[in-house]
Amino acid sequence: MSKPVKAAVFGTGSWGTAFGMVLADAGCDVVLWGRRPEVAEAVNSTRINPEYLPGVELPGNLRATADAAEAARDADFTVLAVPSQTLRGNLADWAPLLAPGTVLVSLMKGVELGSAMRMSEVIEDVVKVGADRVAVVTGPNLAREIAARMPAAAVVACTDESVAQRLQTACHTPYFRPYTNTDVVGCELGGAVKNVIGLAVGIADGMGLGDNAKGSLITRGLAETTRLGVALGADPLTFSGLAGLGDLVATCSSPLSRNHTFGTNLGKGLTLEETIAVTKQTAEGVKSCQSVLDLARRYGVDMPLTETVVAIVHEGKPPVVAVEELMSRSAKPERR
Ligand SMILES: NC(=O)c1ccc[n+]([C@@H]2O[C@H](COP(=O)([O-])OP(=O)(O)OC[C@H]3O[C@@H](n4cnc5c(N)ncnc54)[C@H](O)[C@@H]3O)[C@@H](O)[C@H]2O)c1
Ligand SMILES: O=P(O)(O)OC[C@H](O)CO
Repeated sequence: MSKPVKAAVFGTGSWGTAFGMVLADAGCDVVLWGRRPEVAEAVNSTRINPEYLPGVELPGNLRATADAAEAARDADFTVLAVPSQTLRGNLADWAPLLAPGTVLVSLMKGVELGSAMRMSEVIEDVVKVGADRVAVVTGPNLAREIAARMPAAAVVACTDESVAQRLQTACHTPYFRPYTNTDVVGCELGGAVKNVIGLAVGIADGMGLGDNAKGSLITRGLAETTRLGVALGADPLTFSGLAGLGDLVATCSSPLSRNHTFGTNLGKGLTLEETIAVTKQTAEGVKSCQSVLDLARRYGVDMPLTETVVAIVHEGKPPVVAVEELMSRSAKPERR
């Protein structure tokens, strides 16, 4: 009998823990790494991650540790699930510990501030590996629904399709259906920009602007995501797939989305400080809206919704003024 696939998951937050559960349910031996020993201890002794997934019983072939070397040892897949803005620093510590030949898998949906690099680019830069050793998991995957084993599809992307296929097999369960894709650029941008549009839709929902506004924001948000993607060499069809439209619809419809909820609180009139204070988990769009806009400016791409989110979140523009300005932009054809 062949040995079970071994996966190390770095990050015991909501998605790291839930995706660890998916891998374990698919038959992998899973070790979760968390920076706080008490979280690892709680997972091992109670089979529950009380802070991030209370009430979810984790499978017996998943254990946790606060020792990064122990987690990384012999891992076929090294899965990264920390906030996008801390990845570079975290990975610098972990790089010397990684198993030779391991495939690095990004679960993150952000763009690095300053460098405007996608997460797979940060991984290649820090670990000094080629694109064929880096994969991305993305799509409409709200962690709490996956943890409840509710059905969802996802995308596993790698420039090397055979690597994507190995990962697909390693995480395919009766409730989690991964599709492969070789358009890593498009898949990552879909995930990062949907968080920004999720903020915009949340703001509109908080202001009570209705479902026409929501449909309009989702569609125009997808249009600007696609424009950016095409400028960066992505396949435009990726954005009508799970990593684009699929994730955008889930995020913009769900109260489980941290980005959508963050925006809703701002739209209801909470200040940025008050909204940050009530947000317990990572809402990537809050920082990535700035790096996505930087990327758009570098490539000369017009992203009015992203620009508006940056103005509301980081420059204190009142949402009412932002709506007036968006609606009075010069008239243009839908496609150009
Ligand atoms: N939660 C979801 O539904 C979901 C689904 C798909 C993708 N994602 C993406 O996955 C990534 C992780 O999100 P999450 O939901 O697990 O976030 P989370 O806030 O639930 O957990 C983040 C984890 O990172 C740890 N962490 C925070 N700062 C750290 C640091 N400086 N060094 C090391 N660890 C640190 C936290 O302790 C926690 O364990 C994000 O990019 C997010 O966009 C989340
Ligand atoms: O909670 P959010 O807003 O980070 O969204 C979670 C996932 O990305 C949805 O696919």
